[in-house]
Amino acid sequence: MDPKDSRFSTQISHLALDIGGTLIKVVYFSPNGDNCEDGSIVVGNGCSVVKGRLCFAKFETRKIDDCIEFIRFNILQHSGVQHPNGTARDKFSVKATGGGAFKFAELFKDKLGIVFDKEDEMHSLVCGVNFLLKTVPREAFTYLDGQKEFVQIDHNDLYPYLLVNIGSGVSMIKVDGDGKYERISGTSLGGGTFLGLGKLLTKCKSFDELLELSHQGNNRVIDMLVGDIYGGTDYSKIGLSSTAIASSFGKAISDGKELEEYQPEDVARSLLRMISNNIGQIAYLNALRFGLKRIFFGGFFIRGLEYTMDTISVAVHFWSRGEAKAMFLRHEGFLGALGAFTSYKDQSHSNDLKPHHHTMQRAVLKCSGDDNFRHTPVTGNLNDGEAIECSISLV
Ligand SMILES: Nc1ncnc2c1ncn2[C@@H]1O[C@H](COP(=O)(O)OP(=O)(O)O)[C@@H](O)[C@H]1O
Ligand SMILES: CC(C)(COP(=O)(O)O)[C@@H](O)C(=O)NCCC(=O)O
Repeated sequence: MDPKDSRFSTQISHLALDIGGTLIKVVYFSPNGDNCEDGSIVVGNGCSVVKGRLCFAKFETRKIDDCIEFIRFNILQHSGVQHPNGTARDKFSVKATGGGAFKFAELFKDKLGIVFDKEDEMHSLVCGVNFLLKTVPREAFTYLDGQKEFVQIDHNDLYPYLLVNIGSGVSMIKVDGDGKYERISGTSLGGGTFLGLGKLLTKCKSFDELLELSHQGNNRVIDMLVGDIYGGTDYSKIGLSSTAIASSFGKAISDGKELEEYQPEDVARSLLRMISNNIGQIAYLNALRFGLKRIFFGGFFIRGLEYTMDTISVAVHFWSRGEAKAMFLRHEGFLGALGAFTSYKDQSHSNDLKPHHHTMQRAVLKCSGDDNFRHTPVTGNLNDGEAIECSISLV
């Protein structure tokens, strides 16, 4: 994203960052200009409702300066926040989560004069998913055999579930309620592994390029199938069809070929399949440990990609014999940032807050109605620049 894209120049009052190993996710509330002067409507008892949009953006962590410029140019400038000794700076509290909330706290302080209000990463992920499932219609869906189906969320029968967040690494969290969760497992073979190995093996330069390659590839060129080992037949006694992958990248042993002799497309496809399959299987095993039937997958590794979702779904379906269900989330990559954002509401009524500094007060986030997606097509996943219509109650 161009940090100086003026489309985003608007008065921002709430901002949350999730600074991960690979990507920085930004969620901010942009009040509509058509309310009263400060964007808020007073509704009685000193409570005001501010209508606006939740906006999303992401940056590569290695290009953190772009993110800093984005915040400086599009957010601070338009929020009356000055650096370094500006009087309006305390109006602006920035929620931050992910490892980078610790790693880059000084950098943000030095360059922008803003201090992070840190939120725990796992806690934020759980808050983000619960917020989405309870508030945003058509958020969760299944994807199997090319069919996408939105899942109706029953608020009284939401827990327990397993959250699998596929970022650079993978965290698996058993969620039992609001704020009730336990990180039960994880694996270091995640999105970072896919991108890192992909870059080394295919010489591609970006995640999008790697995905594009994988679209065109055929994993069977490199993966050793059950049929390759069993002379073209199934191993039906243990339930393995001849087309099942017996060994990811296994053909490279017997092919006698150098890396350059494989098509990068096929390598990318095998890699994507290997990582997705492995995560699906580990997720299922952890769901089994705790008797969980519902597994929600998030994190930017998924990127709404059909092949990835299909592979994960098939793995969960296959291993659980149809008992467990893999579900995906439209705001997959923004779970932590959204969770940190919703933590504004956890702040207690502070008696010592100065009048009018409403951005520091208790904020209750509501998404308005059933048709609250302004730009997002219901079949697609979230892209930069798309927004959720919502309102914030400040009490
Ligand atoms: N534009 C992108 N650039 C780099 N990686 C991306 C991109 N889009 C998706 N990804 C994938 O998403 C992963 C990061 O997911 P994310 O949930 O943001 O995790 P983290 O918090 O660790 O950065 C990357 O490792 C990569 O596999
Ligand atoms: C350390 C992390 C929580 C950081 O989160 P991320 O930036 O990858 O989203 C994650 O990478 C992780 O859970 N890694 C797996 C470590 C393990 O359980 O083996």
